[in-house]
Amino acid sequence: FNLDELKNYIDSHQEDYVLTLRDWVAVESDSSDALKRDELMRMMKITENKFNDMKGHTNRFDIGNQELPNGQIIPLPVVVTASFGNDSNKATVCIYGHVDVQPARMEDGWDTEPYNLTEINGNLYGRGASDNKAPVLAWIHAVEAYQALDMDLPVNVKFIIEGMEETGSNGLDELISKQKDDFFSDVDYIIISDCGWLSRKPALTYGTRGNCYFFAEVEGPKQDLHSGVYGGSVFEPMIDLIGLLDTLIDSSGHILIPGINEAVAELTEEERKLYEAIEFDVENFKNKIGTNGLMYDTKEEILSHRWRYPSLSIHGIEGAFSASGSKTVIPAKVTAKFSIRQVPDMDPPTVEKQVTTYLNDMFAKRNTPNKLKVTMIIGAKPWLADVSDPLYVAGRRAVQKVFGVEPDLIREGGTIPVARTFQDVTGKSIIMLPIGGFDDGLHSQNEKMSRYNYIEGTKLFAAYLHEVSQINKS
Ligand SMILES: C[C@H](N)C(=O)N[C@@H](Cc1c[nH]cn1)C(=O)O
Ligand SMILES: [Zn+2]
Ligand SMILES: [Zn+2]
Repeated sequence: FNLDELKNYIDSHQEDYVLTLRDWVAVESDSSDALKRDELMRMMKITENKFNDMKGHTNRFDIGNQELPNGQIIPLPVVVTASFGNDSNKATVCIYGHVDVQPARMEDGWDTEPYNLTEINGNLYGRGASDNKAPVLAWIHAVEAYQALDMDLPVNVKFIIEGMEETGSNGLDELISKQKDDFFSDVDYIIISDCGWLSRKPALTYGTRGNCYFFAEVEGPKQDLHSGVYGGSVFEPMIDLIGLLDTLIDSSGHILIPGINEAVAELTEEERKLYEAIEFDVENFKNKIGTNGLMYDTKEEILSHRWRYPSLSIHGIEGAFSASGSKTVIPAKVTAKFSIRQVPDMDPPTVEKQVTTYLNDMFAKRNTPNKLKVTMIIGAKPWLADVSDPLYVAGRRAVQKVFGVEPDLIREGGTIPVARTFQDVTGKSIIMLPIGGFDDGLHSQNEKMSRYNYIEGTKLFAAYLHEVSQINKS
C-alpha cells in the first residue's frame, strides 16, 4: 500500500473530479418536487452508469411509488447498488450516500446559478455540491484511484446510493430489511459521509438527531374570503393556526409539548468531557450565521442543544398569502409545516401521539368551528455510535495520515434517516466520516464544497479503505 502514490494520483486528477461534480450538480435532482422527478431518475441513471464504467457489479432496485399529499402517485427513484471485489479474505465495507438535493432557485438569493457549479476563491458553489454529491464522488474517485494505479483494493467495497434522502428516505428502510441476507449478508462495516466538520479541523461523527416532520392543516370556509366583507364575523383558519403554533415552543426555545423534554437521555460525564475537547469558536459560529445573538453563551451549551437535545422548527405555511403586495384575503385553508429533531431516548410513534394529542387539546380550547388535521409525514430515528469502535480508531489513523491532526469527535444535528435502520437491521458498526466544511451552507443559499475538502477528502477516503483493512490485524 502506497498512500503517497494515491495522493499524487488524486492531486493530478483534480480537474477531472471537479468536472464530474459540475456534471452531477447540473442535474436538478430535487426529491421534494414532483415536477423534477424525471431529473432525479436521470441522476440515478448517471450514478449507475458511473459504476458500470468502473466495471462494478451494479444493481438497480425498484422501491415502488410515492403518494403525494394531494393524492397523486408518482414513482420513487430506483436505489442503485454497486460492488467492487468479493474476496472472502477481505473485509467488506458498504458506503451509503444520496444524490438527491434540496430545492434551489436563483430568486431564493443565490449569488450564482444553483445548478451551474461555479468556482470562486477555491469554493465550488452549487446545490448538492456538499450535500451529498461531492462526498459520493469522492468515494467513487478513491476507488477509481486504486483501480487506475493497479493497486489491489484493501477491502471489498459496496455502494448503496439513494435519491430520496432529503424527503426522509422513502422506501429505503424496507429495501434494507429485504436485502439483509442478500446485499448486506457479507457487509462488515457501513460508512456514511453525509455531514460536515464543525470547524476547520477534520472530524469523525458519532451521532445524528432524528426528525419528526408534521403537517397541521386548519380548514374553514369553503373558499378564500374578502377580509373587509367577512372579517370579524368568521373564525379565520390562519388565526387558529398561528395561535396553535404559538403553543408549541416558548421564546427561550423550550418545547411546550408534554413528554418531549422528559424523554431525553441524561447527559453523562463522559459525554460532557467529549464536548470540552472539541474545537469550536462560538463568536465565529455567530458571525458566520450573521445573527445578533444566540440562545446560549458557551460552547458546551450550544453544541449540546444542536446535537443532544430536541429542537422544534417552524418551516412554513402552505396556503398563506406570501407574495409581494397587500392582498386583503382570509385564506380558507392553511397548512403549517414544522418538525422536531429528536434525540435518544425519544421515539417517533410516541412523539406523533404527544404532538397530535397536544395540538387537538389546544385547538379544542379555541372553540372554533374550523377543522384541524395533524399528520406526521416523516418519523426518522436518531443514531448514536460507540466512539471506541475500531472503525473510529481507523478513522483517527486515516485523518492523521492525510491531515496530520487528531480529528474532533462530533455529532450532527441533522438527520440521516437510514443510519438507525442500518444499525438495527444489519447489526454492523457504522461510522460517519465527513468531508464537508463547517460553512458549506447545506440546504441554504450558496451551498458550496471547497476544492480543498473535496480533493483532500478523496485522499482521506483512499487512506481509510486501507485503515479498515488493518482492523483485527495488529
Ligand atoms: C444531514 C443530511 N445531509 C441531511 O441534510 N438530512 C436531512 C434529512 C431529512 C430529515 N427530515 C427530512 N429530511 C435533514 O437533516 O434535514
Ligand atoms: Zn445529505
Ligand atoms: Zn440534506
